[in-house]
Amino acid sequence: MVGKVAAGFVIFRRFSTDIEYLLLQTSYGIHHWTPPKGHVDPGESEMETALRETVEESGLHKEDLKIFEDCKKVLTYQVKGKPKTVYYWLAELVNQNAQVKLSHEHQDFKWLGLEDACKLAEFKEMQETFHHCEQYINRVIKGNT
Ligand SMILES: Nc1ncnc2c1ncn2[C@@H]1O[C@H](COP(=O)(O)OP(=O)(O)OP(=O)(O)OP(=O)(O)OC[C@H]2O[C@@H](n3cnc4c(N)ncnc43)[C@H](O)[C@@H]2O)[C@@H](O)[C@H]1O
Repeated sequence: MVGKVAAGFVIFRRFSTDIEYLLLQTSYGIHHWTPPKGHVDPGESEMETALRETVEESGLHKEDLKIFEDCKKVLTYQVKGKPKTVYYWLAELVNQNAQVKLSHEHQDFKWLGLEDACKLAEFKEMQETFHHCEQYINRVIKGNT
């Protein structure tokens, strides 16, 4: 893999019949919004990174989530002229009592429906990822419940 690699989770919660996605706003740079994710450390698998970064950035633990490993998206984009690859898996917040706790890397968070999440996420590949997840939720998860 060339360039930087990062990994994280597109986390959603069910709010009545609605689906809401978690977005975090960075406290640095252009203050952009993304799901929890971060750089893969040496020797780590992408899944290990996704779990570690999610704990660090959102305070949500593996036990709070149900991970859908077969709903995975790989994003590629350029950062300062260098390629970056980001792996996202879909995960549902299943512990209704879990609270989001931000680290110093983020200054705000929001739970948003698909349309508003896409507006805040702003980047085309991230928007496509939310749509991919929404389709999976409607087809596979809601289809089974
Ligand atoms: N400008 C800055 N000033 C100070 N400290 C900084 C900094 N940037 C990073 N850091 C430091 O780096 C650490 C981050 O480490 P990690 O937490 O490990 O890594 P990351 O989530 O991948 O961080 P980053 O914000 O850099 O990545 P993203 O791809 O979203 O974003 C990277 C760029 O790609 C753009 N981008 C994000 N998603 C995109 C997409 N889907 N398509 C195209 N561009 C996208 C973003 O706008 C952004 O410009 C922080 O602790 C912070 O201290």
